[in-house]
Amino acid sequence: METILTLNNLTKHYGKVKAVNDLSFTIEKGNVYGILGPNGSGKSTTLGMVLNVVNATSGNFKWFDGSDTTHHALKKVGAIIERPNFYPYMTAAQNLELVCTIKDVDPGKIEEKLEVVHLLDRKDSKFSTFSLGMKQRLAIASALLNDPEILILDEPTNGLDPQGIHQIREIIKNIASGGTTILLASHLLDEVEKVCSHVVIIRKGIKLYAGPVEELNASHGFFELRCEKQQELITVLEGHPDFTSVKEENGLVTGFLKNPLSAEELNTFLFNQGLVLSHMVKRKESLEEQFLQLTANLN
Ligand SMILES: Nc1ncnc2c1ncn2[C@@H]1O[C@H](COP(=O)(O)OP(=O)(O)OP(=O)(O)O)[C@@H](O)[C@H]1O
Repeated sequence: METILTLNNLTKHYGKVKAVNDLSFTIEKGNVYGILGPNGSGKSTTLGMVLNVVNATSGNFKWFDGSDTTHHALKKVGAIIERPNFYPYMTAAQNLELVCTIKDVDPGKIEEKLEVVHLLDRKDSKFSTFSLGMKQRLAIASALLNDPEILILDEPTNGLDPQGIHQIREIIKNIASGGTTILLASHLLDEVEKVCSHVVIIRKGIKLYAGPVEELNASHGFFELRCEKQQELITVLEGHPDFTSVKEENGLVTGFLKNPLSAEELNTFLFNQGLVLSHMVKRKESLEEQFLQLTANLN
């Protein structure tokens, strides 16, 4: 696996605010990463640090194999971390020509990149006539002009209507399928689930989970149980090696699994302990429930 970016204990404090706290993770080539967290959790600050626009308080990061200076390595990175900023009276193509001049890249790429974001037929339209979604797509085309190894996007669908959101997500997936690594920040679980292969969940600047989206989804689920001998049931479950935690609410006992366990196995086990269930349901958390559970634990 080729490593694109490594963060080591990256930390940013703004006075007393710990915007990013000891954050470490690695980005491997070819994957689509989502940094997922509620508003104010430190996503933009993290992107700002690795893009050299925010100075880290401590910790460090390394682009690629670390042999290049950050300044030089960033030439292989495409990023949109602010609202797209183009000249309204110039056309899409003219705006991209200007970007090519500034970035010193070949203007011969313009049409190809406009095609990627489905704007080729609007290349001679003025930027001022573009919808918000088209402006965002033009920004993506602009970030792609240097054929970056990695594309970084901060909340790429913010403020767009459902159709605009869908278009952007499809474009991101297409770009990824061509081999470009992607790192996007989002507060939308649904977005990360739909677009990303890997996720780093942060809250208050602290990493809660990093790994494949599907592994987060592959929780072994939980049992909802009811029994006359409620307290005994809780004690037995707490001592059972396959459960990670047990809670009780309104007479219903919920046991969360850390290993696979079938309803039959559990029922037999409990029966042998003298516990006869009046209610038993096995459920699997949706990713959303897991996300809420993860982020709620730090309240
Ligand atoms: N320039 C700054 N000066 C002071 N505090 C800041 C600054 N930038 C960010 N913060 C604080 O750092 C914390 C993390 O902010 P950040 O913008 O990185 O979060 P975020 O996850 O990107 O949220 P959002 O999606 O709302 O932008 C917040 O508490 C924020 O108020």
